[in-house]
Amino acid sequence: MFGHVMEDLTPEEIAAASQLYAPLADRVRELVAATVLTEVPAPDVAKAIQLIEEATALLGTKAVEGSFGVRWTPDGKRRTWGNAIVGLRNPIAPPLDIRQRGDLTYADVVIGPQYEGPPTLVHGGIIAAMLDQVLGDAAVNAGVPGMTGTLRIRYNRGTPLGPIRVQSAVDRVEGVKTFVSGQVIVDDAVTVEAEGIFILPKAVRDLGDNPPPGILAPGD
Ligand SMILES: CCCCCCCCCCCC(=O)SCCNC(=O)CCNC(=O)[C@H](O)C(C)(C)COP(=O)(O)OP(=O)(O)OC[C@H]1O[C@@H](n2cnc3c(N)ncnc32)[C@H](O)[C@@H]1OP(=O)(O)O
Repeated sequence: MFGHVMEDLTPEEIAAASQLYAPLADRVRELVAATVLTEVPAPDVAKAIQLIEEATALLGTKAVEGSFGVRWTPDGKRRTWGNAIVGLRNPIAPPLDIRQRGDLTYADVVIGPQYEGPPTLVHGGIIAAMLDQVLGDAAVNAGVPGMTGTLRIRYNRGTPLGPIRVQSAVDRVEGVKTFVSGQVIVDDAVTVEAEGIFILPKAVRDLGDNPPPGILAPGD
C-alpha cells in the first residue's frame, strides 16, 4: 500500500540503525528546547544558526524524498520511525514509548517546554495528538486496528508540562469500528478524557482475510 516500504533488513541491521538515529533525534530534540529557552547574546545565536545550517546541509546530502513512511521487514515487523508522536527518528515526537500491560495501552513521558500552550501547560493540540496515537495503538494492540474516524476530547483541567501518563483501552468493537477511551493523568488525577472511533479502512478491508502482516502489526 502507498507509503508502506518493504526492506529486507536483519534484526541486527535494524538495531544498528536504531542506535545511530535515536541519539540524532534526541540531540535535535534538546536543540529545540534550547532554542525556545536560550538567552545567550546575539553573536552566540548567530554562531548557533551557522552550526545548525551546517548540520542540516550535511544530513541533506543523502536523504529520503517526501516522508519516511512505514518500513517493514518480511517477518511483519513494522517501523514507524517518522511518526510525529512515537517516531524514533523524529525530534518533533515527545517521543512516546507506548507500552501494553494487560488491556491497558499507556505511555509515561516528560513533556518539555517546546510543547507549551497556555503558560506552563501542555498545548491542547499536542495533547490531542498524543491521545490520538495512544488510543489508536490500543486498537492495534487488541488486534482491531483502524484509522481515526472520530476523536472526542474533554479537557477537564490544565495539564502541566513535565511528567504525564497517557493511557487507553478498547471499550468495544462493532463491525469495522473499534471504540476506544483514554485519559491523560498527572499525579493520579485525570486532566483530559478522550473517546475515539477507529475504523479499518475500506482499502484494507478490500485486501481480504490475509492482508500483508506489516499493514496491521504494531509499529515501533
Ligand atoms: C489499518 C490501519 C492501521 C493504522 C494504525 C495506526 C495507529 C493509529 C495512530 C494514528 C492515528 C492517526 O493519526 S490516523 C490519521 C487521522 N485519520 C484519518 O486521516 C482518517 C481519514 N478518514 C478516512 O480515511 C476514512 O474516512 C475512514 C478510514 C475513517 C473511514 O472510511 P471507510 O473505511 O471508507 O468507511 P466507510 O466504509 O464509509 O464506513 C465504515 C463504517 O464506519 C463509519 N464511519 C465512517 N467514517 C466515520 C467517522 N469519521 N467517524 C465515525 N464513524 C465513521 C460508517 O458509518 C460505517 O459504519 P457502519 O455502517 O459499519 O456501522
